[in-house]
Amino acid sequence: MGYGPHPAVHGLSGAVDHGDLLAIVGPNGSGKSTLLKGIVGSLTPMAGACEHVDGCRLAYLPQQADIDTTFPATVFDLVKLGLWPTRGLLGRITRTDRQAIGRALEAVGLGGFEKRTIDTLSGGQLQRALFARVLLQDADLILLDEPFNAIDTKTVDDLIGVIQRWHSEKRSVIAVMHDLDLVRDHFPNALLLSREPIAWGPTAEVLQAENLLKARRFNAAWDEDAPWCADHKHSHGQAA
Ligand SMILES: Nc1ncnc2c1ncn2[C@@H]1O[C@H](COP(=O)(O)OP(=O)(O)OP(=O)(O)O)[C@@H](O)[C@H]1O
Repeated sequence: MGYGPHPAVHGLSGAVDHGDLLAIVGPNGSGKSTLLKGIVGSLTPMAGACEHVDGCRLAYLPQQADIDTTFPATVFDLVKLGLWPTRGLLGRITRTDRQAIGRALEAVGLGGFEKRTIDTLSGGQLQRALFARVLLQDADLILLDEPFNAIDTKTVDDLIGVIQRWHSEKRSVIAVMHDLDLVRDHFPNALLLSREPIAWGPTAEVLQAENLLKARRFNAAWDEDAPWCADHKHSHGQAA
């Protein structure tokens, strides 16, 4: 996957198991967001393919920088968007829907915030509201891009709780993460990326010092004009 003629992620082959809780880690610019966009389908692979099992419902939380908070919407409007896969954008909101939105906001600690406009929220409150939207989506596969960027410890703890709930419900969760301690503590599996996969598997094995060093070296040595890599160096599980 890449942009224009430049590959940003290549040589990656593997499958994410149903119910997996997977962290994608790697240096800045190593292709983590690009990979998520490829899985979501907003970026078409330049070669190869990314496939989901039939009927897989997907929810995607992009980096906060991708969200326009100047849009004049309330927290209720923002969270309500989580219903669009089932209701459509113009669908009428029922009383049950309102209750579901209220419950989702309670679950992320934002009970009573329905009427607040999103431009008045702090970064952590906005992230909580976005998690509430994902809760409503009732997705099988949840993709989170740096969900804890610039978020305080209390909010991180609460939102990790939401992720654990999804995991216990056997939903698959893939999150781009920078805090390796959080990954070690809460994610059973990790994929270490540096434009190509360095390691993919149980977190303790993937995050060994040797792999982390390799990822840093790989990324630093990257040449923007390098050609595509012909061989697939790493494969994980069965190709999906
Ligand atoms: N829209 C784009 N057009 C051109 N190049 C892009 C675009 N988006 C990303 N890139 C390039 O693709 C490479 C991978 O970027 P990506 O955002 O996937 O990295 P990342 O691992 O998520 O980084 P970070 O940790 O900094 O968020 C980088 O070299 C980046 O400059």
